[in-house]
Amino acid sequence: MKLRNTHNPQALRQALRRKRQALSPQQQQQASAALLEQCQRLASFQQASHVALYLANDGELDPAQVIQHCWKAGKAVYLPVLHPFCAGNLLFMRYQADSLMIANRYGIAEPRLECPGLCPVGQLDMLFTPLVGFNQQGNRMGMGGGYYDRTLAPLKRQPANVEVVGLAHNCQQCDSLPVQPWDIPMHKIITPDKIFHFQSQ
Ligand SMILES: Nc1nc2c(c(=O)[nH]1)N(C=O)[C@@H](CNc1ccc(C(=O)N[C@@H](CCC(=O)O)C(=O)O)cc1)CN2
Ligand SMILES: Nc1ncnc2c1ncn2[C@@H]1O[C@H](COP(=O)(O)OP(=O)(O)OP(=O)(O)O)[C@@H](O)[C@H]1O
Repeated sequence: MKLRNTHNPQALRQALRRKRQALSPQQQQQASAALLEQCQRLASFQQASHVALYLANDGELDPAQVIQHCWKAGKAVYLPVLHPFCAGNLLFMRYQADSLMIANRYGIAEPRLECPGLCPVGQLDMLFTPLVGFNQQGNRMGMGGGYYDRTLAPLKRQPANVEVVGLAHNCQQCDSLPVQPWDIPMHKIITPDKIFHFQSQ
């Protein structure tokens, strides 16, 4: 069922979050496996060597199997880390099986910050973002912190070769998403069932 007439962005965010939180562990597991299959169909993913992902939280589509695949394929995996000085921004820190992890203010595990493991956004080949909702035009609604929008804003002025891909459950598609001027549209959105292609990078 698609959500309609939810004009209040906070109410829409809550409704979309509840939908993904309601998925059973078995549905999450199936979605996670289907996500890996979809990613493997993309030439840009096969060719990528520096890939940013995330650790699933709040019912998000779980990229754990994609992370495992990347490690086996010798790709460097990065996770978002809340910027220690630049409020509202993210850094991308190398993530390995033995990385020392620390919970951030939202309780999401992050690799401990160390200069050598940092990768500037422009040097990533692919950046997969979590999202709460998306529309047919490639706009995303996130958790409401503006972290990805702020961090990706420089790409508007100074385009880089990073492909920005939103990951979502099928039930997170929403026609009536409010689009803000600062929103950064996705190049692609991948759900367990489908890859949406919006723009090449
Ligand atoms: N898995 C994952 N990692 C991520 C993000 C994300 O959306 N998902 N982020 C994407 O930006 C950044 C963190 N942003 C977040 C923003 C809000 C909440 C959150 O749970 N908010 C609570 C209020 C918590 C509080 O203020 O104490 C809520 O809205 O219920 C979580 C992450 C970086 N890492
Ligand atoms: N490029 C930017 N510069 C300054 N402020 C920004 C920028 N992008 C977003 N913001 C601010 O961040 C706040 C949250 O934005 P929004 O609701 O679009 O976040 P979101 O995309 O849902 O969250 P996230 O990106 O963390 O998943 C807004 O109040 C907005 O003013």
